[in-house]
Amino acid sequence: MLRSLLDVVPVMPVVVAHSAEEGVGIARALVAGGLPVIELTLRTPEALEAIRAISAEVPEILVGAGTIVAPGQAKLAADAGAQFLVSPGTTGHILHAMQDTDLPFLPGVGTVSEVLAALEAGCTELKFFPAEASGGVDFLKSIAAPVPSARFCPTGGITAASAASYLALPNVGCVGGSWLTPADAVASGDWDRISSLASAAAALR
Ligand SMILES: O=C[C@H](O)COP(=O)(O)O
Ligand SMILES: CC(=O)C(=O)O
Repeated sequence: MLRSLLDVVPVMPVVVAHSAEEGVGIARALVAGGLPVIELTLRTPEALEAIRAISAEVPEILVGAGTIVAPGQAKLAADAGAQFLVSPGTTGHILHAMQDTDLPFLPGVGTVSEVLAALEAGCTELKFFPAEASGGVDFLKSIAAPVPSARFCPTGGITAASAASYLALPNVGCVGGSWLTPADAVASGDWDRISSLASAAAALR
């Protein structure tokens, strides 16, 4: 079991894959760049297949499932080989379904009340989404003193340029982002470009 999902890498790559092959190519490029973690979003019909292929063919990466937006997806992702789960928001049913898998997970929150509800449920490591649209660095600074037990992976609108300002906050473990896997680089199989974006991100902390 992982000690903490927030302390593995400074930047959690949030990835959309349109095939198992694409997922495997991206995973290998991220590992080559020094980021051995991938949050494969369940945004495409091929996502579970991609998770299955990555867990079989790229064992050196920690593969998780993102975009858990319905309770049933938690078990499907676990069965496909996901090693952690991430949701953009949290309902009681989604939280229980993620807990039932026994996998580590980051429930999504966007407000102070949602943070408090997650803490009440025993979760101290949270995805803050959509980070920029929900107050960004200022929100996280404001919540640090009144709610010190919550730690975050802010995601949503974060860029290579803004990541460092989030990573400097005491209640941020890592940030999430899709900027490491630009759609045109993925479509053309430009794995070197993805590796060099990953390598710059890995050096952020
Ligand atoms: O968690 C997933 C987000 O949609 C990624 O956000 P981003 O594309 O703004 O980095
Ligand atoms: C937030 C999320 O899970 C997604 O962008 O797919």
